[in-house]
Formats: sequence, structure tokens, C-alpha cells
Amino acid sequence: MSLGGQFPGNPHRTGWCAFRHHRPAEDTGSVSIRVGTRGSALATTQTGLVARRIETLTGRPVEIVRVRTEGDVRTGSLAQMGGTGVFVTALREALLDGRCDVAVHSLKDLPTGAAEGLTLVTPERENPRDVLCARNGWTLESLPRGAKVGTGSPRRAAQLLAVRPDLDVLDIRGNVDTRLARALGPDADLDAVVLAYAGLSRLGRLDAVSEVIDVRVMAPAPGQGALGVEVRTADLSPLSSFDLRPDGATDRPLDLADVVAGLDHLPTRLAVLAERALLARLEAGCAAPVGAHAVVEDDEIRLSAVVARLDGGQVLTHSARVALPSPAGVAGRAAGAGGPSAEGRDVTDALARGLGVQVADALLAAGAAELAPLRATGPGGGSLPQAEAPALWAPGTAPSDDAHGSDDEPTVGGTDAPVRSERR
Ligand SMILES: NCc1[nH]cc(CCC(=O)O)c1CC(=O)O
Repeated sequence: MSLGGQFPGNPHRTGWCAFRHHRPAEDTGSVSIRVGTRGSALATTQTGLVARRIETLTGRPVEIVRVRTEGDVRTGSLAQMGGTGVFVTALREALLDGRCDVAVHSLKDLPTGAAEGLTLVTPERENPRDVLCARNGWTLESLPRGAKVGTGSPRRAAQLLAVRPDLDVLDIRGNVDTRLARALGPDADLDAVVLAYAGLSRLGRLDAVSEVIDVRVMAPAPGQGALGVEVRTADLSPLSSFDLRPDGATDRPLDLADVVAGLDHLPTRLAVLAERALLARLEAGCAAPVGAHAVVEDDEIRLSAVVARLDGGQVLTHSARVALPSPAGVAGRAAGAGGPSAEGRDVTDALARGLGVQVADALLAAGAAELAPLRATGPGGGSLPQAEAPALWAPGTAPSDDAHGSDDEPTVGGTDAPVRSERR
């Protein structure tokens, strides 16, 4: 139970008078839910999707609030400001200040650290794969030698070069349409660009795709294809002091517990928890070529991850899986047969996170931190004593060229498969 005045960073919601605006009760009979968004086409489209879901779930009107961010204002210095982090921060501030009630992010742009006072929920994920959008319908295999391929992502660049060292990979920036135009527009100066399937799908631009790239060739960014929807944790408690008006009547305008329960997709949550736990353990920033792909299938979580050298000359991969408790459970519940208990949820969340940490530690033990710019230096997040410094290859593994990130068939619940490494 919360007491008035106990909302850190939320000076506008410290008493009953902080209630949602002064929206006249007569206009709809219920207070609208304000969903905050950035201004880009992708952001507004994604927010629109979530807003419609919320409308259906609650029967309340939903308002889209465009949050102007420092990144939108100071376009010139965006690069120095650290990429997309500024957009996330601005949306979170709007949420904590009470300017909106829900914030919608692309999960892959969301830092792995928890935001105090906010609860994150992940709706069902779209296809997490990367796609090639090339002139002439070219694929990764058929692109001519030395073709110019644009991407701003070190992860995509490294994995492209790992399979096609001859390609001329160029750093490009801008929104999805700008990037597509570099390869497919009338003034195209590139042969292809790599983008996320999910973004193109949401924008109705799948026509631009010439190849959906196999995750074993290009492991997606952790969280790619998923949305991260944030709400104030205070709005989830069934009853708070905000319910009590001075006259003693209760008037709770905003209870988002049903929204969160309705948006939460268990297999997505477990997959992205594993992927993001891996990223956090590696302490990989957005400049690190780290890919991860988890799926929940047959009552287990399977995670495959890649750490690559920036030039793609060497790639470490590792896969592991963990069995989920109660076989019938996860998939069935996801279909809407009622959510698992809070304790069951804590257990499965912990299994997912543990899987991410295990795979990260296996990669670190195999030398991931020497290969790529990671802040982590060894398993456990600390530096390893010199004597235990890992060799680049785990014993028994030889460089092979059969498949990137192919499933190493670890035992169920175990992660004892060797890390696979390839050198070119
Ligand atoms: N970094 C920009 C960004 N953030 C999310 C998406 C696509 C949607 C998604 O991955 O969920 C994109 C564009 C892209 O990478 O092609």
C-alpha cells in the first residue's frame, strides 16, 4: 500500500488533487488512459497498436500523447548523446511526471537496468529476425562481390562480414524510411540495407524485404521484435491512498493491473528475459556485436547467443536450454487459461534470467571479452584471475564452418555444450 507523497520523482502525484487532470466526468463517464510516444513513424505505429489493445482491454478511451524528447530537439548532437537512450529517458520522465500513463518502447532500445517506480510488460513478440532489403531481390548469397550494404549496427555488420567478408558494409543512420531509400529509393546509393522484420511489418513495408535472414546466420538484437510497455508501478496496486479523496469517497481513476495482465505474453516475457539477462551479464553496450535469440517451445526455454569480433573475423556462439516446471503450463496459460501464480511466475522468470547468465558466462569463459568491446571481463561479471583467463576456444571445439549459432544440443536443463567458435 502506498502513502501519498511517497512517489519518488513524481511530484505531481502526491495527493488526491494530483488526480488525472480535470477531465469532465460527463464526456465519457470514464477517464482516458494517456499513452506516450515518440514522434517517429515506427514509434507512433507501435504505440497505436498498444493503444488499441488497451482500449479493448479496458473499454476506456485512450489518448496518444506525443512526448518531445531531447533527441528530437537536439538532432545535431544525437550521436554524442548516446543514441536511443535519450528517447527512452524522456518517455520515462513523462511517465513519472504524470504526463502520460503508459509508455511504449521498442524493447531492444530499452537499457537492461530496471527503472525505479516503473513496471515493464512485454506483449506478444513479432518476428525477431533481421531482413535484407536489397536491389534486384538479391539475397545474402546472391549479392554481387563487394556490394555496398548499409547498417548502423555493429552486431549486423559483424555478422554480415562473417558470412560475406567481401561486402562493403557502410554505417548508415536515420529512420526506417530513410534507410530503405538508401537501397531502394530513386537516389539509392547502396545495394542493400539490413533492418528488423518487426519494424517493417508494423509499418506495412514487408514488400521491401528480399530475404528474411536465418537466426543462425544473423542472431537478432536481444529483445528485437518485442515491445516494452511501461506503467507506473503505483497504478497497479488494487487500492492506494490515491483512492481516498478528502471527502472519504473512493475514486480510483487509474488501475492498470488489468492492462498489464492483458498485455503480458508469457513466452515472450521468458524469451526476452533470457536475452536481456545475457546482455546485462556481458555488460554489452549498443556498440558491442552481441546477438541473442530465445524461444519457448516444448516447455523449455532455448537461448542461442553470438559474440562477434567487430570485423566478423571471429564469432563465438553458444546455445543452452532450460526446462520449465509444470509441462502443460506455460503455453496453455499463455493462450489465456489464467495466469500462473505470482510464485510460479517468479520461478519461471528466474529460470529465464539464469539461462541468460549461464550462456553469457560460457561466452565470457571462451574469451568473448577479448573478442568484442564488452565491459564484463569474465564469468560473474568481475575480472578473472590471470591463471584462469579463458582460452579463446573451449577444449574440444575446433573452428568449423557448418553453421553459425547452430544448436549445440546441450542436455536438457544443462549448459555444458562447448562454445562454438569460428575464425575466418
Ligand atoms: N534501433 C531502431 C529500431 N528499434 C526497433 C526497431 C525495429 C522494431 C523492433 O526491433 O522491435 C528499429 C529499426 C530496425 O532496427 O530496423
